[in-house]
Amino acid sequence: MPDTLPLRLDVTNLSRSFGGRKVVDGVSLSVAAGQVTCLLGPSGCGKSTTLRIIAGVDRADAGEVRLDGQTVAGPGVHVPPELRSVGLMFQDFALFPHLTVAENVGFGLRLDRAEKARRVGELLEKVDLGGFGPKHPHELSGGEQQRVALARALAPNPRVMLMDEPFSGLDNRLRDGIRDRTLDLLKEAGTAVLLVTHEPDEAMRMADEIALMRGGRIVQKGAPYNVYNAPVDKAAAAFFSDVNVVRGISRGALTETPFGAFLTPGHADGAEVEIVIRPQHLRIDFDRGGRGPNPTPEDGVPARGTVLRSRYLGRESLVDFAMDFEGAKLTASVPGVFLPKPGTVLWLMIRRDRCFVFGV
Ligand SMILES: Nc1ncnc2c1ncn2[C@@H]1O[C@H](COP(=O)(O)OP(=O)(O)OP(=O)(O)O)[C@@H](O)[C@H]1O
Repeated sequence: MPDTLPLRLDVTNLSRSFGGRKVVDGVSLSVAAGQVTCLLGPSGCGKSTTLRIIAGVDRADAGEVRLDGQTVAGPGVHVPPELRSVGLMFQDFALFPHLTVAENVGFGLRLDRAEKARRVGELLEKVDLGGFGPKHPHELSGGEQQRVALARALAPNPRVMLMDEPFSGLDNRLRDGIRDRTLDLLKEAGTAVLLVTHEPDEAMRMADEIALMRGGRIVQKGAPYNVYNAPVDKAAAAFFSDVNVVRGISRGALTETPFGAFLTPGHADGAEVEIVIRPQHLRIDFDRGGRGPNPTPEDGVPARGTVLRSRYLGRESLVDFAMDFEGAKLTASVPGVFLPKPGTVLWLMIRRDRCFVFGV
């Protein structure tokens, strides 16, 4: 994150327990102006509770929340939610049904009539709903309602926007377009955004920084590229895609496997390690009459497998293999259409530069 951008949201060491169970456990994060941080993790890991504490609708047992440098929650401090001037957007964004679109967007604005009408008109144009002002929410599609909610959240020009699964009520076809439009508008306004999601694709698409959460803690923070390509552990790798695992024993910083030797520095002699590889980084080659391929050193040693099942998923094909060694099962994905018949014998190689090694 560039140092020059002012920090809008700064959270240190937040903790919260319910019934003796810590659901938020020492969470720290910060978001600068114009940046999007995605709090990503499985259901129940404490994302929403973190967001609710920052919004001020719940209180932490410990820790501090600062907005634009001002402490709004901390020891002896609790600024009520309505005075925190943060924008909020939740999955059930609940527009007021009896108010028009324009009245919904202008609801919280303390401006004179003409100024309010101008601001509402400008926001509706921005979310591509110019002319929708007199309509009522029930006359709008889900996607249009979502954009009204976005305009309403943006109306007071909040410096920080907190969003909890704001796109999950939309059907897939609409979702990508609305996500991109929302991102453009928030960036344009220089808003600092903390977005909660359980969908890795959404986080990869929206985030400048991903904070991966598990069991109440942030286990990894970084740019999407780094979190995807340098996961801290097997569970972090597996949160983003299916993974294949090959086990071995590290000896002299090397682990021998049916795919050849892997460098495993930092693992004790005799320690069990897991070599973790995403399906798209397994290389498939043909049998060539039983002779197998002739791989580069980066590809390691080829291992033979028999196709169990092939599936076409649109953008890619998934091929499941039963390997000749130890009855292991591995899955490879290939771009486009590749559907070898069950029983076909092929060779697999593991790209050395794309695998992750973890202690067991
Ligand atoms: N008010 C509450 N009282 C008791 N337990 C709660 C309360 N709020 C949340 N919890 C529990 O805390 C844990 C974390 O909940 P939270 O809603 O923060 O998770 P989440 O990561 O946002 O999950 P989801 O994506 O399913 O909303 C859950 O086990 C939940 O049941």
